[in-house]
Amino acid sequence: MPLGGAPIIPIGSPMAVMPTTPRAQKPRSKSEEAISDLLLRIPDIGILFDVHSRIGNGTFSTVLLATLRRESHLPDNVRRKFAIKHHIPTSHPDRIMKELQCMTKMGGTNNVVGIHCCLRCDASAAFVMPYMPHDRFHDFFTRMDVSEIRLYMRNLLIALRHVHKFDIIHRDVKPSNFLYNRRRREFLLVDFGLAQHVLPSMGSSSAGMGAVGKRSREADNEEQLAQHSMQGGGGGAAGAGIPMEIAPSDAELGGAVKRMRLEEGSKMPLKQINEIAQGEAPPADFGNPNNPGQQASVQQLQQPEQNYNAPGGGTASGSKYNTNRNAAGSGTKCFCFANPSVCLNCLMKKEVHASRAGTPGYRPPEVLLKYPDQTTAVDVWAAGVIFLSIMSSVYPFFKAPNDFVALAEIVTIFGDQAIRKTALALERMVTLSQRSRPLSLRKLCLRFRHRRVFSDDKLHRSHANQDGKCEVCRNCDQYYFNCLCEDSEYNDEPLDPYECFPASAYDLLHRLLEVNPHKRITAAEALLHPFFTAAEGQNQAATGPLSGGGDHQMTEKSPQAEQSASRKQRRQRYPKVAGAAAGNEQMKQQLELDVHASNYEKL
Ligand SMILES: Nc1ncnc2c1ncn2[C@@H]1O[C@H](COP(=O)(O)OP(=O)(O)OP(=O)(O)O)[C@@H](O)[C@H]1O
Repeated sequence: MPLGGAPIIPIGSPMAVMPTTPRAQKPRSKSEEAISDLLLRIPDIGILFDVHSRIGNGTFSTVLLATLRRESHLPDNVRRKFAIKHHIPTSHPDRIMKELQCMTKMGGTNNVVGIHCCLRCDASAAFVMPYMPHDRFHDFFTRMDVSEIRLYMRNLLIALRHVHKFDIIHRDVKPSNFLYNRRRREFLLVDFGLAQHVLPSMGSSSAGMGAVGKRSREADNEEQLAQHSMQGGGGGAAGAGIPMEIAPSDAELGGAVKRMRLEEGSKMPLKQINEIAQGEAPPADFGNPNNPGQQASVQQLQQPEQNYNAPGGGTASGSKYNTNRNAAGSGTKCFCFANPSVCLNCLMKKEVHASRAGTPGYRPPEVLLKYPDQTTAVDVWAAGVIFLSIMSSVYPFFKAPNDFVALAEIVTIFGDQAIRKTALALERMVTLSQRSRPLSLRKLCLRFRHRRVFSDDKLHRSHANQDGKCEVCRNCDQYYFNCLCEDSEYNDEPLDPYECFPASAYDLLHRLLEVNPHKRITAAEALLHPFFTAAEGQNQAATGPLSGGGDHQMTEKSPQAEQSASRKQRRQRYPKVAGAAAGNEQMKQQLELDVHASNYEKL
C-alpha cells in the first residue's frame, strides 16, 4: 500500500541518523512537543508530511495528524489526512512488529485500521495510517438511542469477527480503541499493540473440536463441584457455608486444579484477607504495604494455586505451563498452607504464565483467573463491558485497583457460583469466604441509567421506617426498594416504566458477559443474535455494512423530528409511570427530566 510514492521502509534498515542536537526553540505545548519529537527522531517524516497536531496519546505511542507535503497546494478539505502513530522508543521491537503484521494482514477492511507505510529511524518507528476523525466516547455513550447502540455494537462485532477469523486476540478492546464518527457513521478498531495469536493448542472460542473438548471437561468439573458441595460440611445447597473452602476436593481433583485464593466475599476482598490473616497472628503493622507481613499475605494468597499440583507434574490438560520442576521427585509436599510464607517446594515451581495484557476494567474472568489458554473470547468479554457501559450509562463500569478486586467486582455482579464453576472449568479454583447471589443485569442497567430517579431522597423517605431508616438488601447492599438481585425477595420499585431496551439487548449482554469463556458467544454468533437480526428488517439502514469500512449512511432524523417522536412515545408510555409514582410529585418531575435526558424508545 504505498502512500503516494512514499517509501515503505523495511524494518531493520535505518533510514537516517537521528540528529543529536535538540531543536533550539523550546516547544510551547504538548502537541508541539510531540511534533518536534517525531520530526527529530524520524526526520524523513518532515520531508514527506506536514505534521499538524497531536490527536491521541497512549501508553505506548503518540498519534499525530499529518497531511502530505506534496498536497500542500490543495485546499484543506481536499488534502488527505493521516494518523501517524509514533511509538515510544522503549517499545519492544517485537511488539511493534506484531502490531505492524496485524495491520498489514487484517487491516483496511471490516472496520479494522489499515496501514499505509511504516517509517523507522534507529530506535524510533512510526506507522502511517488513514486518519479517522472521531467522537469521544464520553460525549456520546449516554446519548445514543437503541438503533444507534445497535449500530455501534454491530460494527464493533464486525471488526472483532474479522480479527478473530485470523485467530488473533486484540486484547485491548475498549472505547478509546474503537473509533466512532457519529456524523458519518464510521467505525475503526485501532491499536493492535497487545494483539496476540491464539496458540494452536488453544483453538479459538468457536472452534469445533477444541470447544467440544473443553465443554466436556467443564461438564465433568461441574459435576465434581456438585459432588464436592454435597460432601462438604456446609450441608444443603451446594457450597453453602462460610468460608467456602473446597479443600477436601483439591486432592481428589488430582492436582489439575490450580487454586486461587480470593479470600473475602465479593465486595472488599483485601479487607477480609487481612481479617483472616489477623486471625493467624500476623505482625502488628500488617496493613503497611512496605511491610513484609503483607508480602507474606500476598504470597499466601497465591500459594494455594501451587498447593495442588499433581505429583506427576503438569496439568490434566497437558499444558506446558504449571508444571512442577521437581515433580518427578518425591519430596514435593507443600508446607505453606496456613503459613505466612511460601515453602521451598512451591518457590521452586514454575510460575503460571497466563497473559494479563489488556486494560484494567476490560479483563475477563479467565484473564483474572490466570488461565493460560486464552482465546478470542477475551475480546468478546471486553465488547460486553462496553455494551454494559452504554446500557447502564456508567463509564468506566469496572474500576478496580488490582486483579483480585477486579475479580471480586465480577463476583458481585455474577455471583460466586458462576465464578467458582468457571474456575473449575478452567482448572483453577477460587476460594470465597462468602456467598454472593447474582444481580440482574436489567435492574443494574436501568437503575444506574435512571439513577437520579432511584437515588432520590424523597423516594428513600417514602420507603423509610418511622426512625428514618430503610432496610438494605444484604446481598446487593442496596436499599430494598432498589434491590438489584436477580431473585429479589423484596417488593422493589417497578422498572417497566423506565425500560428503554428490548429484551434481546439484555440477552445479548448476558451472552457477551458469559463468565465461562467456553460458553461465551463468539463475535460471529453475536452478529446473528436477535438484537441485530430482529431489527434488520425494520431498520436496515441503521445496521451498517457487514463488511468494508464506513461508506454507509444511517438515515438520520432531524433533532426536531426525534423530539416530537419521543414526546409521542412518552405520552403513550407515561400513564404507567404516573401510576407507579403516584403521590410523589418529586418523583414525577425527576422522571420527566430523566426521560428528556435519555430520550429512549421502548421497542
Ligand atoms: N487512525 C486513527 N485515526 C484517528 N485517530 C487515531 C487513529 N489511531 C489512533 N488514533 C487516536 O490515538 C489514540 C491512541 O492510539 P492507540 O490506541 O493506537 O495508541 P496506544 O499508545 O496504544 O494507546 P493506549 O495505550 O491507550 O492503548 C486513540 O485512542 C485515538 O484517539
